[in-house]
Amino acid sequence: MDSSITEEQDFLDAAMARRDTLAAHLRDELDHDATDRVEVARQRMLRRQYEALRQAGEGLVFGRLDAVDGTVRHIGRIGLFNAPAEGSPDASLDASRDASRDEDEPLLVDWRAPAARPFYTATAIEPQGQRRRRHIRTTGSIVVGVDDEPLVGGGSDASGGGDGLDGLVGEGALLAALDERRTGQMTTAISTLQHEQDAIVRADATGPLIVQGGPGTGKTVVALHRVAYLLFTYRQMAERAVLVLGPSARFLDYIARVLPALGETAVVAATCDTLLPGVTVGRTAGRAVEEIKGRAMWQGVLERRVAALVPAARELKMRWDGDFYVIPAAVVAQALTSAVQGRTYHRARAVFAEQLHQLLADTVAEQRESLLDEMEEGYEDILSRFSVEPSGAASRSDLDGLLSEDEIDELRERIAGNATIARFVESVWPTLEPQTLLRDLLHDPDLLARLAPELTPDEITAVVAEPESWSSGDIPLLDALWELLGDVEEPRPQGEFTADKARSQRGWVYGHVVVDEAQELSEMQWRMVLRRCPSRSVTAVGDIDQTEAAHRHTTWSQAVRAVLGDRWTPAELTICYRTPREVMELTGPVLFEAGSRNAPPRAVRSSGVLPWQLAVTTGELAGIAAQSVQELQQRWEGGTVGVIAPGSRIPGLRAALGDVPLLTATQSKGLEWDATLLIDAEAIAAEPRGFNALYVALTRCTQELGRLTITDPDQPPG
Ligand SMILES: Nc1ncnc2c1ncn2[C@@H]1O[C@H](COP(=O)(O)OP(=O)(O)OP(=O)(O)O)[C@@H](O)[C@H]1O
Repeated sequence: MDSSITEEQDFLDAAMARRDTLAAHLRDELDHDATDRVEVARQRMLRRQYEALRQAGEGLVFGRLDAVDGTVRHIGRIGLFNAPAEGSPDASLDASRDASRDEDEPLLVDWRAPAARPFYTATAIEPQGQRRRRHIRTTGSIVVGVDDEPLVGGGSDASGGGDGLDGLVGEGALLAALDERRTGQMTTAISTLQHEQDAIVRADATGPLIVQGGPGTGKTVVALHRVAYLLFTYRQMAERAVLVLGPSARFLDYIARVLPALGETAVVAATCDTLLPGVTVGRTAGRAVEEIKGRAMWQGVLERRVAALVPAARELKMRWDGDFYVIPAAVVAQALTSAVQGRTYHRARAVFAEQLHQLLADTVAEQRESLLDEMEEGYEDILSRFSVEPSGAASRSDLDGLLSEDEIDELRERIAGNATIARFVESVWPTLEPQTLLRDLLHDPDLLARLAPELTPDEITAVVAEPESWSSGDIPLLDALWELLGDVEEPRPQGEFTADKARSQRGWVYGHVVVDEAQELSEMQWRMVLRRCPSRSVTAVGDIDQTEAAHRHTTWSQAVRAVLGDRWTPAELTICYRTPREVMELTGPVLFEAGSRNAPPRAVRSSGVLPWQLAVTTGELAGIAAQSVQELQQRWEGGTVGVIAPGSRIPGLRAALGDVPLLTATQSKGLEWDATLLIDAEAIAAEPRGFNALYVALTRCTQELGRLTITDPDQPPG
């Protein structure tokens, strides 16, 4: 056996043994019941570490850096120390974060640690003090191969990529990974992340970062590895969790295993449609209405709507203990003004209610005082008629009718707890339900015309004509209303883990938000994203040329101007890892037709299989599609085949294709298969933004693309 394989096998055995010892130790610790909050917090941390160890079985060690000064560092999925510091198991993990400590060199450096960085970025031109990079290929606990790249002394494949692509890192390992059969689930790429990807993974997270990249350039890979990097580097982020927004439930399912495999659990995955607990999207609206509802101007419309619902100042007559008390309009006006100051509708209402309780208590006390004054005057009058001096014993205070401050406080509390008073406050300033409020607004043409002068009469008619159930475009409007109204009561997060709490609470503020396929977001959806991360620690990845959504943005500046202005940082990915060169060659004209003046990304590899095309009649389509899929499945045995077709043809194909994924171009966003069968590309291109959709459809395969064109497109689909 190759001596370097033997050497790495020995190392892997030692790392596995260390991992097992630590995992056993942590399991023992976790068996103890936590008795106080400190212990609960510690147990939570240990559980996280245990999970990370448990998940790190596959690919525990994948790389090695040999420095010019003779230092050898192994790079792995997690960091491990040689021995627990002072018997503390938790000091053994994450140790790689300060791997530069001389006295305690880690056994294994976590891929996210600064010490691991040259593994992703060192080149023969900039070796960063490294002599050699080694990729270690493993299957389970067995080392099956190593790929060495000398970084000094020439001969490196790190500086000269395959087929004219410069700057590839670990080309052999990369190409092997890219050529693997697809399973329908995305996997991690920690051992083969490329230089431009690594730069984005580790970029500063203090403001919005928008990553443009063509199909297959690893945007999703980068976004997910960035989450793992940020959670590792900024531990406090885990306390607030990270939100990952994807385009569809199918996509979230496709990426579901990546973050757990990287040991990260403080993550909530959602689509814009599922962000509001308890609200579901029940239908698909037309493009025109979706475009209207996505416009940033709705924020102002909703703000005006809510502001108009704050009651006007008027005199209030309240009944307490059988008597009526009057709060003058001017006093009510003052209370309203101070309540509203920068508060949400319901918060302002709560403050106003408190003020009203106090005002009533004070008025009751005052009236009582003036009653006593009157009684006292009457009493003095009687005494004077009898020529008797009022004695100290008969003074007003001795009548004991005045309320002390404590008694006024107690009275206020009784008023605050009184159901009749609560009903009175509700009649003056009602609590509101966002869903009812939005429905009423969207179905009232006069109100819309008044509050949304930006809309044309035709646009108002289109909005009003929509059914009552919610579509995607309604969710950000509801979210905005929810924010403006605020909660009636303080929400209580549900669940033990941060991610569960975050998921259950609409107003949860995340430590970071990642948006995939961000080009699809409307301006109102962007607002919904930023509401969840006011610090604007956001990473958005997308391809403006794949945009299919109803909005009309064709550049990132246009897409985010209304919500981010120019306060965002652009980044770019330029190399296509998924789609082979033979297929990418078809995409240039499609991209041009889509209105883009960008070139498609450069494919990193060729599959050696030319795309093919077959012309069929509508009558033949289902049968030939089924046969083609079967052939592709045989050719790419152990892998996956997907079929993309226009929506109108899907019902007719479903029965013939059985369990094979059969999707529209939009539904296929972000997904990939070894082979794709693309049906009726012309019909896809004929839809609004159809060439963008076709661009998506063409770029889903990692190996082979087959196309069925229809010779009699006027025939109704079978
Ligand atoms: N550095 C890498 N190492 C190994 N595989 C990679 C790497 N970068 C990307 N890939 C693979 O390339 C394919 C495309 O990656 P990904 O889905 O992240 O691209 P994308 O830019 O999001 O594509 P699209 O916009 O078309 O959905 C995936 O199979 C992914 O695993």
